[in-house]
Amino acid sequence: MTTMAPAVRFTAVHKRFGAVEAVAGVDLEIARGETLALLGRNGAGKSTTISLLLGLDQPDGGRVELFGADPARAVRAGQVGAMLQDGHPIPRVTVRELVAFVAATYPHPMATGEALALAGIEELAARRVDRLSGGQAQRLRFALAVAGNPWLIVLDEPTAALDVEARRAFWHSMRAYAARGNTVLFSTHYLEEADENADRILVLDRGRTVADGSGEQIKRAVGGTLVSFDLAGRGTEGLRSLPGVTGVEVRGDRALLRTGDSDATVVALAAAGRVRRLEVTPARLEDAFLSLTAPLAAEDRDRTGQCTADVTGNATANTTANTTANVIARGAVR
Ligand SMILES: Nc1ncnc2c1ncn2[C@@H]1O[C@H](COP(=O)(O)OP(=O)(O)OP(=O)(O)O)[C@@H](O)[C@H]1O
Repeated sequence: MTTMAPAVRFTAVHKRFGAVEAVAGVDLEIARGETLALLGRNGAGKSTTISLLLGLDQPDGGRVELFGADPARAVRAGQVGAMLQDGHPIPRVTVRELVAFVAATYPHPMATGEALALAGIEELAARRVDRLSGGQAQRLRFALAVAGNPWLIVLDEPTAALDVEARRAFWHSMRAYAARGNTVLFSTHYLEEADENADRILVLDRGRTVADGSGEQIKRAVGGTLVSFDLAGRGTEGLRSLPGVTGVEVRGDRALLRTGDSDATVVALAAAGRVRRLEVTPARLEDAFLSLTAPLAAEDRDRTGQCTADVTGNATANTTANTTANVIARGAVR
């Protein structure tokens, strides 16, 4: 039944461009009222996922539904608003005129003043759209995305090229819109923004979901804590097999252990007499993200021989399936 359907449902969705599998079997459900961040490196498949979601592109396999129906139907019904990377507002009209014009194309639009207020650009209403700064133009795009009073807005890298102040203002507007019970999907490269502004983060890597959960869950799943101590001239032998440890790195004379069970790791280190200047710190989301999407380190590639070449000619390793299995096994995937 349409009224009970989730805002977004992807079922085994595939999209290929020649040799590139841009979206490689994505399953995804976004509940109504949820704010989801789509996080990934360049080329991870974020924009393709958004195009499929909006019905701008058709999947080669699988099914995409918005509010239980075909995306084109949801878009026609004004249930979806979008802010895409390459939107250029037409020049010579004022901000108010453009928002009013776009709103009038929807069946149940917002009042123009309300859209301007939500985007925080009421004082710019009489300004010509080609006289706006980058940050102001981005907020106008936001006003246009919400002008039709949609249930879902989709924002493709909305804060790219904005300074800190403009970003803060933008997220304030987005949260005000979400607080009305609406659904938001945004893509970003900015990990801290995903953590701060989304209820849930989906990490994409080479078209696949490698993690799906809250910022906290993702940090926990990839070894939520860093334990560091002075090596004091001793080597790293045996550290990798200590309880909880998922990664070992050496910086100068310090060892950094990524661990999913810091208590057990610290007890084992104490038993081995390796506690000089020992520190325990939570992993940052950035660390979690990198460990989910980073290519294998050179030593691992040499050992496994799994190195392949991607379309840009960079050396990458096919670790995605293993990483996904690890995250699922540790309970971060919903
Ligand atoms: N129209 C197209 N024709 C050919 N290849 C494409 C096309 N669109 C996307 N791709 C390829 O599909 C892959 C995923 O691209 P996509 O734009 O979805 O990634 P993204 O995560 O949005 O990247 P970015 O952060 O750089 O915007 C990339 O390898 C890209 O080169």
